[in-house]
Amino acid sequence: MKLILKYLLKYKKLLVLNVISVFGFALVELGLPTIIANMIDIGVATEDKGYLYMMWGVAIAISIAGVLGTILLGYCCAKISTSITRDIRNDIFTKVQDFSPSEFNKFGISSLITRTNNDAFQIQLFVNVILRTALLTPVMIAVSFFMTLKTSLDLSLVIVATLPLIIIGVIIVAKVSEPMSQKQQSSLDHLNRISRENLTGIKVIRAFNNDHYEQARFNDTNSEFTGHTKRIFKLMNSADPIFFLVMNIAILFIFYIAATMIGAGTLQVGKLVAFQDYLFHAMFSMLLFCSVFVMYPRAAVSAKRIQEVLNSDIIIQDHQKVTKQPISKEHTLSFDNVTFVYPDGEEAVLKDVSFSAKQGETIAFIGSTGSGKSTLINLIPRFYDVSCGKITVDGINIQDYSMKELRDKIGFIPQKAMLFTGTIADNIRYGKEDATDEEVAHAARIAQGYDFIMEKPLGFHEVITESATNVSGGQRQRLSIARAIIKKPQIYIFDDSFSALDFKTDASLRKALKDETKESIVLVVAQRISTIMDADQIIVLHEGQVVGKGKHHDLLKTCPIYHEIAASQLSEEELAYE
Ligand SMILES: Nc1ncnc2c1ncn2[C@@H]1O[C@H](COP(=O)(O)OP(=O)(O)OP(=O)(O)O)[C@@H](O)[C@H]1O
Repeated sequence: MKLILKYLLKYKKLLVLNVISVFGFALVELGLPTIIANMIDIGVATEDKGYLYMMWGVAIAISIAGVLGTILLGYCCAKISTSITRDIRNDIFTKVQDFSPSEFNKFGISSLITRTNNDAFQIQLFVNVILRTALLTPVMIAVSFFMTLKTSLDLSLVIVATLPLIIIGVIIVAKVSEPMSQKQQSSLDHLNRISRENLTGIKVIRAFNNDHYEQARFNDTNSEFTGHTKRIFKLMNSADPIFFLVMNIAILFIFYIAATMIGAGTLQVGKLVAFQDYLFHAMFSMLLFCSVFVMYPRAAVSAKRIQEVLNSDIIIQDHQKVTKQPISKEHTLSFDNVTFVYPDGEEAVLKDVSFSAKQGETIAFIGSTGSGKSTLINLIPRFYDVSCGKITVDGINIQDYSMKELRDKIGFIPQKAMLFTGTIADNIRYGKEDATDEEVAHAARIAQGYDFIMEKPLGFHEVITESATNVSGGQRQRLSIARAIIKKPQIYIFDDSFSALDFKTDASLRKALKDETKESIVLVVAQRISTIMDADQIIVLHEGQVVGKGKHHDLLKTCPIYHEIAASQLSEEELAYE
């Protein structure tokens, strides 16, 4: 509720308007029965036509005011509830932007999507209902009960007797529905996860002929979700008729007592008509009020799930936002005794890693799979923070830069090339928003992408489809390399980014990059010896430790692991020649 209140208070003016329209609406709805009662008991009884016409005019004016109030109420409810949902979505999105991979792992991508869309929508429905009814119904209930008491104390006692039954019913429904809603939302997360895996992994599923297995998995989860939803609907749908039953029994009692009272001459017909109207408003408002309480547990579960995201601690933070003057004039990068344990891991994945690089140098990392190469380079843009030791850029600890400053210095080309929907030019410009067409073309040329781009019917204006299915793996890699080149970063990080390129393109790309990256530090993770043999320094990793450091020729002689890798890729002659 705190979350909803926090967002509601952002729209104070609309809330005031909402309250005014609620009170206006209540006044109109409850004023009419009194006017009609007076018309019957005074106007009709005394046959006073003038009085009747006057009251008729008042009744019409009040009804028009009621319509205007209802329209205004609808406008305020719609505007506030949709604005709140927009704000919640924006805030979740902004928060998630700062998440490190650990936080993404904690929630899961599918759950984050469900929380942003479905949970926010549940809040929208609830806010719409509370604005419409939670304010209106207590007013209607209070005033109509007051009016019924005023009209007939005896008849009102029947209503008072039914109240505890309704309140107990609402509490039971709320208690039972909360865990149900929790399960429903978790199973929706699960359903989204499976849909996502199915849609993104469709080729693998088909290649392994696992369509039936996936279909069964989806059906099971879908049935589980439907089951939870059905149970909630059943509960909600059976609550209303039971409430109606209780109320109808109360009304029968009221009419029974009223008939006796009219017979005894202690109640006028006009008063009974007004009482009946007030009773209808009181009972109907009571029902609406109950529906707010019945909806509340669902909204509370959604609000809690949203709050979890918004309150989640961000592990990687800007420690210092003040720009420090770099200590060295020449660009440098150094790892000093860096040890790293993943937040959810137990053992160190990197152990006491030290090396340094300076402007113009190319540093390559090689080692068996799982030796920690990607982990090492992921520490530089601070996707994770080191557990021990420090990393410095230009002599300054990377944790002392603002995140923006640090990441502005880096051109990161990930292992799995990621392109966004938009044109090829848009994707390259992702590295430099205001890049000219010449700069885009230059970056594409260096990345060896120009020719294949020009072969596309629309060239640089060719639209990349979702998941970049209209470009090959190697083309995707070249576009993501161009995106980094256009940025002219101080540090290039190639995480196995040449793996999908053929040997010729790989060689041409490295040659073109040499000139382009003269002023930068280039870090290359690679599996191929041919990609890294010209590097100024090759760092050999094994189980998170640096087991060799030097140039290709030296490592062949001094580092058995490097020799083993080289021997598996180069011919006897090549090795002997080296
Ligand atoms: N998010 C994570 N949480 C926990 N452990 C992880 C995580 N990511 C990687 N690891 C573990 O860290 C170790 C190093 O992984 P890393 O991806 O850095 O290796 P790599 O040398 O780049 O491997 P490859 O050449 O196969 O890409 C592996 O044992 C891996 O299982």
